[in-house]
Amino acid sequence: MADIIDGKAFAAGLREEVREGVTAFAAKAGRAPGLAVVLVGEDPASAVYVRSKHKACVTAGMESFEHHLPAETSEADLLALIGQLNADPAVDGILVQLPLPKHIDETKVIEAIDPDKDVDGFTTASAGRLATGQDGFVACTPLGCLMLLKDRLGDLSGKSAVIVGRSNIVGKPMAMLLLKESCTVTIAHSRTQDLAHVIGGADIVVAAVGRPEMVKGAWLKPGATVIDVGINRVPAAEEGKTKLVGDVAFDEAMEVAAAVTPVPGGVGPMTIACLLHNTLAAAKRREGIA
Ligand SMILES: NC(=O)C1=CN([C@@H]2O[C@H](COP(=O)(O)OP(=O)(O)OC[C@H]3O[C@@H](n4cnc5c(N)ncnc54)[C@H](OP(=O)(O)O)[C@@H]3O)[C@@H](O)[C@H]2O)C=CC1
Ligand SMILES: Nc1nc(=O)c2c([nH]1)NC[C@@H]1CN(c3ccc(C(=O)N[C@@H](CCC(=O)O)C(=O)O)cc3)C=[N+]21
Repeated sequence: MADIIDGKAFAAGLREEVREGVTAFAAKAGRAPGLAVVLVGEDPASAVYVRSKHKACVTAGMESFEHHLPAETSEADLLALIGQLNADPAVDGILVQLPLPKHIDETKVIEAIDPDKDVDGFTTASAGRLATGQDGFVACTPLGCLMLLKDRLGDLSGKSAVIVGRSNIVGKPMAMLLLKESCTVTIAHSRTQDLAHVIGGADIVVAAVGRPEMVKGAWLKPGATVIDVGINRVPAAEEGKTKLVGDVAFDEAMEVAAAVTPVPGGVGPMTIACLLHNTLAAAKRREGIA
């Protein structure tokens, strides 16, 4: 039986560390770090995430500036708000909750964020810095996955890692991070042939697909470490209820792997803790505090 990697507990520790860092920052800077979260529209899942980000911010002693705009907000108005937040000295980090309504160009909006306030790590500048080994913000979800992997495995050098999924917000930055740690990295996606075989060679599997339980236990190399990024809401056994499952068939994986992250309670809580971590780092950088 594999170990369950307790992302929730690790995230709680990281949040406590950030809280202490916030106290030290406030003593020097005379103000708290500030995170602005922009939500456009009424997507219920997004509203839940934004609420938990707000709560986490306040608990960590940070300022949280919430901007909830109606679904029909124009791209120009959203860009104007980003401009204001870029110029606001009380705002250290800016997060625009994705997805945005269809009439708004997501790329254009993300690119408008000052890279020094890009705590999500989504701008081209941040992605480029990560890819070229320069200092910058790393996207919260892959950063959280890396922390869990290093905590579990220590040195990752020479390990073979397969990432399933190549999105700009999870798969690609995850690949860059693992490459930086000297893993031998393979990125699989919807055109990958014989995914089972590809996964079978991996010491580390990161699943970021968005398909419930698609990675089967039988595909895994015995003793592998499995990080499940997927958040999929599916019907539960009880009539009318739903539950969250990952992209990995958890019970099967537990029979083969050495360690597996659960959903919920794995990567999800790490994403929010890393957002706080990045926001504190942004505030320190802006104030010139080491
Ligand atoms: N825990 C957290 O904090 C977070 C969780 N998530 C979750 O992670 C998952 C992935 O998110 P995201 O990266 O944004 O998703 P995207 O939809 O942007 O990307 C999914 C990727 O999976 C690939 N894919 C789709 N079907 C298959 C298949 N059958 N075999 C192999 N690869 C496949 C796609 O390939 P192709 O490129 O060829 O289309 C694509 O690269 C989702 O469940 C999302 O909810 C996301 C962000 C944060
Ligand atoms: N600009 C932007 N940045 C993001 O980081 C971002 C985004 N947009 N859009 C949506 C995705 C998704 N995401 C999650 C964060 C936390 C959990 C999380 O905490 N999940 C809990 C469960 C929560 C529940 O029960 O619903 C867990 O896995 O234990 C999940 C998913 C951040 N995202």
